[in-house]
Amino acid sequence: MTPAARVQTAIECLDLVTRGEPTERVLLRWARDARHAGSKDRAAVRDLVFDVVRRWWSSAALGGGETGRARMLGYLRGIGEDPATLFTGQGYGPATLGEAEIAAGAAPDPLAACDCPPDFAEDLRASLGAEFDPVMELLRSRAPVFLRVNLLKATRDDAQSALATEGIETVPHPLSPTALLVTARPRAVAGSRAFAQGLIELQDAASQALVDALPLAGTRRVLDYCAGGGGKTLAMAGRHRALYHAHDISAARLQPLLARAERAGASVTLRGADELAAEPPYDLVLADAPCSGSGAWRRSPEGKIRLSRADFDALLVQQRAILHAAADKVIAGGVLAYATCSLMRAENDAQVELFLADWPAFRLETVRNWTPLDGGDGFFATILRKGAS
Ligand SMILES: C[S@@+](CC[C@H](N)C(=O)[O-])C[C@H]1O[C@@H](n2cnc3c(N)ncnc32)[C@H](O)[C@@H]1O
Repeated sequence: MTPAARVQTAIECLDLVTRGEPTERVLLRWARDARHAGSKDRAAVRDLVFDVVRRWWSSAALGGGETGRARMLGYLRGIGEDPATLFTGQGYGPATLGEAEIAAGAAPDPLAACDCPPDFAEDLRASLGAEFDPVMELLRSRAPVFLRVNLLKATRDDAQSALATEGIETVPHPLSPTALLVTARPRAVAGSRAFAQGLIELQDAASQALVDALPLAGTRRVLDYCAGGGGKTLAMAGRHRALYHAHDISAARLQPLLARAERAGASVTLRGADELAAEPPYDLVLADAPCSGSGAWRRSPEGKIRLSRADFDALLVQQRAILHAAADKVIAGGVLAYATCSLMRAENDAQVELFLADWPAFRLETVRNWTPLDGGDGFFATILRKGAS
C-alpha cells in the first residue's frame, strides 16, 4: 500500500469509530479482510487510526469537521504535514482537497488543543493541578514500550543481552529495577525468543513501580482480587516467593494467566468466587480495580473518546464494592492495596476516604501517585493496613 492508500484506509476506519464502533474491532475486521495489506501496512494503518483517536478534538477543529476525512486532514495539519501530498486523488489515496476543505478548520480552543475529553476536564484539572497541561500533552502521543524483566529467570543485564541478540535494543528505566524501555524493534518483542522463554513480559514501567511499592516482604499468602490477565500477579511472583491466588469476576480475562505463569516459571492458582469464599484470609490483597483508564489513555486511547459520565459513575460504584469485598479477605495485621490507572481523585483518594470511613479497622499507610510525567502510565496505589486484632 502507498502512504496515501494507508491514509484513505485509516479515514474509512475512523468513520466507523466515529459511529461508535470500537476501534480495535474496526481494525481487526479491516486486517482480516485486507488480503492485499502486508504487516507493515497493518501496523501503519493501526498507528494512524490510534494517533487520530489520541488527538480526537484538535484534529476535528483543525480539519473543520467530524468525519474521518476531516479528522485526518486536521491531524496532518496538527503534526505539520502538508495534507496535499497525501490527498492526491491518485491510486487508492484520498481524493484531492476541495476549496471548502482547504479553507475549513480553525485553531482549536484550549481544551480541544490538549485533547482533553470535555466531560472530564473539570475533574482532571482539579486532580492534576499544575500538571494538567503537561500530562494532557503527553496523552496526545503514543506510549513508550516497556518490558518487565522476570527475575525468576533472568537479571536485567541477561535479559538485555538476550534481546540484543534479536536486534531488540533496550535501556534500563529509572521507574523500576525490573523495567526496560525498548528503543529499537518494539514490534519484534512478542515474537522474540526472550519472550517465549519467559525472560521478559510487556508491562508498563509505572505498573512495575506500583508492584515495587507493595509491602510483599514477609507475606505468605497473596490474593490478586482483580487479576485480569495477571500482569501484576506475575510481577509480584517475580519479586517475592509466596502463595499467589488470582481472582477476577471475568473467567475469560483470567484465562491467559496460567500459560503466562508457566512461561514465567511462576506458580499461580486461579480462584473463582466460590473457591475464594472458602479460602482463609490473606496477608496481602491487591485490588487493581476497573477504572476510567485515564492514566493509560496514550496506551489505550479508546477510553478517552468513549467514557461517559454514566460509565464513570458506574465505575465509582464498582470500585467501592470491590474495596469492600477485597477488605473482607484481609487477615488481621495484613494489607489491602487499592490501585487504579486513573488520574482522577474521585476514583483514587476520594474512594480511599470513603472506605476508611466505613472500615475503621484499616488505617492508611502510604499513598503513591505516578503520572505520565514520570515516564510510564498514570497510576494510583494506596496501602491500607488492617489492625492486628
Ligand atoms: C484494571 S483491570 C486489572 C488488570 C490486572 N490487574 C493486570 O495488572 O493486568 C480490572 C479487572 O477487574 C475485574 N473486575 C471488575 N469487577 C470485578 C469484581 N467485582 N470482582 C473482581 N474483579 C472484577 C475486571 O474484569 C478486570 O479484569
